Amino acid sequence: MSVKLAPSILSADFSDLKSEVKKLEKAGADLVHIDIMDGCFVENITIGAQVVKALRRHTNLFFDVHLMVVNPEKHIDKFIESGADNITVHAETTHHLDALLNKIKSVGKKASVAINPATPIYLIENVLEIVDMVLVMTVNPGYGGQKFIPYTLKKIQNLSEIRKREGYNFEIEVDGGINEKTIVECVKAGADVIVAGSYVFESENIEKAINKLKNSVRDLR
Ligand SMILES: O=C(CO)[C@@H](O)[C@H](O)COP(=O)(O)O
Ligand SMILES: [Fe+2]
Repeated sequence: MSVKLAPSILSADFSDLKSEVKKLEKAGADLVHIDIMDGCFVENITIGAQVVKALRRHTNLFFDVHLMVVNPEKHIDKFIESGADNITVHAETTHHLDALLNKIKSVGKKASVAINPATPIYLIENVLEIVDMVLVMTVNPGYGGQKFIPYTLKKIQNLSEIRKREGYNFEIEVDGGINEKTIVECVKAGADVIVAGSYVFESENIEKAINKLKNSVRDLR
């Protein structure tokens, strides 16, 4: 299976998200990555479920919603109703990871777990058999345009080995500091879904940027 590219709208023009999402659809994005930040788990504040719901009316693109909020159980119903296709919750934000993931799955959505760079894999070991995706943060969450943290590659490799050994089906997603060099290292380590924000939206041409990233890993799969 080829690598999937998920541009993050964190680096898009927030005054015109509708057009930005439509541009991504035309440019061949596989998913659109939507960062939800609460100013508490991370410093930044972005958008809520209402904006996701409003965007849903304008595209059929797969909505990959990355929740960076404390107590995600308080907000989960709203995000389920928003039209998200996948909902990712951070292991660091809830005491009830299993219950939350199962709730998301029970309504037919994809359910995924994210871990910060310094969070060890063993913390999510028990949910690996139920998740659709594991999001390995390759920067500290909160902002776009940060530098890739190299030690996270080892975590991607370890997850990939566990997946093979145990016969699990989850995809491995990476998020933060992706460019045409770091994408190669991540895919070689085992990543399947690549989030890229500033690389895509700060380029002169979104379509060319997406193709450049995809082409740089084409022969690796
Ligand atoms: O979740 C986050 C940041 O917390 C990301 O999804 C960013 O949007 C990635 O941005 P770049 O590092 O690709 O610019
Ligand atoms: Fe993200």
